[in-house]
Amino acid sequence: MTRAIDLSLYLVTDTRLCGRRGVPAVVDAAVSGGARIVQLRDKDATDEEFLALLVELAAVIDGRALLVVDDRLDVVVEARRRGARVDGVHLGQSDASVLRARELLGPDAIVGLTANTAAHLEAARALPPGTVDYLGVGAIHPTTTKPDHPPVLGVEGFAALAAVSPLPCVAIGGITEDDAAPLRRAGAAGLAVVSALCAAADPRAAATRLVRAWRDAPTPSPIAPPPIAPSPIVPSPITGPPRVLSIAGTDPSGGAGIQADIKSISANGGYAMTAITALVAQNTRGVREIHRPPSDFLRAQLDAVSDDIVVDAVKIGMLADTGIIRVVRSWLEEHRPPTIVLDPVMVATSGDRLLDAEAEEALRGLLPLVDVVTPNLPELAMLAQEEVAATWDDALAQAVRVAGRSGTLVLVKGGHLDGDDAPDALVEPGGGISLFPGERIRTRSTHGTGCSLSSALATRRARGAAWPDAVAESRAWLRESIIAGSTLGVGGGHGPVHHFAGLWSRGGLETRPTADAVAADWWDRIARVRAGIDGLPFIRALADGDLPRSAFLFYLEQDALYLREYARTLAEAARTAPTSAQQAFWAGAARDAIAGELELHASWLGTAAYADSDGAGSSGAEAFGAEPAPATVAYLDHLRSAAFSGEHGVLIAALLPCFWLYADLGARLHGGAFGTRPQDPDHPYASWLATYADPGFEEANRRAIGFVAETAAGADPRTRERMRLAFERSVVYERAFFAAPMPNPMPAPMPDPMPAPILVPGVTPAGGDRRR
Ligand SMILES: Nc1ncnc2c1ncn2[C@@H]1O[C@H](COP(=O)(O)OP(=O)(O)OP(=O)(O)O)[C@@H](O)[C@H]1O
Ligand SMILES: Cc1ncc(CO)c(N)n1
Ligand SMILES: [Mg+2]
Repeated sequence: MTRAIDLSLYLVTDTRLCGRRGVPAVVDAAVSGGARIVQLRDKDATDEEFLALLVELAAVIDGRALLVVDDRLDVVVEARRRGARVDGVHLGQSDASVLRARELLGPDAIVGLTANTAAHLEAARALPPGTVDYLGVGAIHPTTTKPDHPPVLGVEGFAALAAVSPLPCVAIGGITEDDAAPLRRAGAAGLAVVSALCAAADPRAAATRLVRAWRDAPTPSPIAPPPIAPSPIVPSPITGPPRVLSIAGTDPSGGAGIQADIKSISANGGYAMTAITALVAQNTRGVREIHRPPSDFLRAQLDAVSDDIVVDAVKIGMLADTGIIRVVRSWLEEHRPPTIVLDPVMVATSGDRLLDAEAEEALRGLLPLVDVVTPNLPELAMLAQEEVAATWDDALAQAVRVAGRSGTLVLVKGGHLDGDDAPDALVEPGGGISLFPGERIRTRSTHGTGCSLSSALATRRARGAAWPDAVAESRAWLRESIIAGSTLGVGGGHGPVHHFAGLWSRGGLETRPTADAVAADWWDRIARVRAGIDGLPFIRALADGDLPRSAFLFYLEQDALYLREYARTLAEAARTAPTSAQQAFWAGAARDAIAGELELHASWLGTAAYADSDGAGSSGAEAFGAEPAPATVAYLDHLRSAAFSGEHGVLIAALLPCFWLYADLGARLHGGAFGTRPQDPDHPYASWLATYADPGFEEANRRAIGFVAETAAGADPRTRERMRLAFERSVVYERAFFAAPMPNPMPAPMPDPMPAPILVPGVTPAGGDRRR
């Protein structure tokens, strides 16, 4: 069994240096600032004085840090007998035997041992496993707090010992912030300090600086020799999950603001806490109202948290106004949490303002206080006091200026860019840039992405990751959450991301979307293609009634050719249908396609084109010898390959657009949505248009959508994805089919055989024609 003891910042008390403030006050402040383990050391106190001080310290620390005692094993036993929480003992080479300490205190206690030489290490190695938890190794520098300190090792001497140590080594002896990086690189499990905290004017701030220096330091290089014996404890930068505080506004619909932060922090391995700056009445469609409680009340919330709990990281979101920014600023200055991420929220995804224009200046003033700021492009422009960057390169240059001026890392977010990429970049004050490229995910589930990213980042960082790693980890998690967002079926606007997508799928908790959600999602995703169809010259002219007869006949010939094969694939869908009801439906549709539609075409093709030439108007589809056009061939090939896939779901998904797009278009054409009156008896194509507006066809469409959406909803995610792609590909072929009779002067490129999986952020569904 391994036990994680957080040795990162180890305070050893010195009663004289603490002075009149008293040891408990200094310990309290240092622990609030991030000290994780405290050793009470006082060589001069009597046992009674020592015991009283120990009991008081245990109460002051109250479980926020570990507490061990230098040397006096009996006092530990006595304090524990009196109910004080004392975690263990630290013994020197000449103190009571560590074996005896382990025996007296039990397997869960912490037993530390001083070891300053290779011989000490050898002796430690000879102990039974589990006797000692860590070694205190020094002196790093000469120090006055221990007059009889051992020879000075320096960082190099320490590194040499740590490399062969069987146990985690805490470095001690005159250590300051500047030693954090070299010692961490040298393999230290933590920094043990005396005067750097006990003699500090502000022990809390000093502790925060030490923690920050430790966390910012690179971890030892992987080529360092591995420990010779497996260590009984895992040194980790912190024990337990980081305690992450979000200071932000609310979103009752649960996808952004505080609510997103809680989910995001939890999903990324942190303990989430919140202080609310504003209550926002909003949902996935927009912001309705903002209520700002008095800023004193924000202060009260912040104090309630920090008076009781060590705050390992802070994420700051919506700040609403100058009064709120002022409160946050003074609280940050007093507490200096070791990790601070600022999401400079100005506007919601919906476009609504969340920050007073006058407060922008105050927000810029926070930059030097935080570690990272995470602007999107408009927010970056506000921070830079420049125009919004037009290109990604301009944005990077702007970020370099902001980072340079403020001394803060800038994570620029490319979520608002046009095009197929959604890159982010981490820009350092010195101008260094880490790029995080990423393909844009085609989805409308982007409500709260910024909130979620910044919370994840604060949490990942507080768990010990270097900043670029924390960004990469947060983005990987966010992308998975964005992709799964549409399965939640939340809201009709920009839906939330699925913060627990990974967790649920690993835990078998994944829920299936409802059939309605699938249908709504698929319909949304084809919005751009639908708008394209509406704008085609063929559709426009058809609506207006001035479609050249030749174009209409071309279309009907192709449609006749198409329908014959479409009927065959419908029959295949009937053959593979899982229920009799579905079998009957698809078989009926196959019959209708052949009988009903071809009859209509026969009459058109017969009376118009062929009646003039050979007078054989009634012979119908058999009579014409049209060749399939490329768009027809491509569409039919797709349907046949869907039929051959052997997956019923994929086949019916491919068949659906021919129902859905026609029913939608038919109803709108017939209803005059294109500004014409096709019911007008003079409209040349009135009877043809009426077919697709037929209530029977609308009912068939409804049932087809229902069967496909239910099949997709019940399928596993991969099958559902294949179904969606088959559906979308058919939609693209529908457009090509409608485009073929009247090619644009600029010929439209043939559709990609496999349209790239989606991606039209910000596309609004055409009109009010959403089906569900
Ligand atoms: N469609 C998308 N595909 C992939 N990643 C995206 C997409 N939209 C946003 N992101 C990512 O989400 C994160 C947030 O970026 P965005 O630019 O949307 O921030 P924001 O505007 O602050 O968000 P919010 O509207 O929630 O405040 C970034 O990592 C960005 O790359
Ligand atoms: C409270 C809040 N913060 C941030 C955002 C950004 O999306 C939002 N919509 N609401
Ligand atoms: Mg944002």
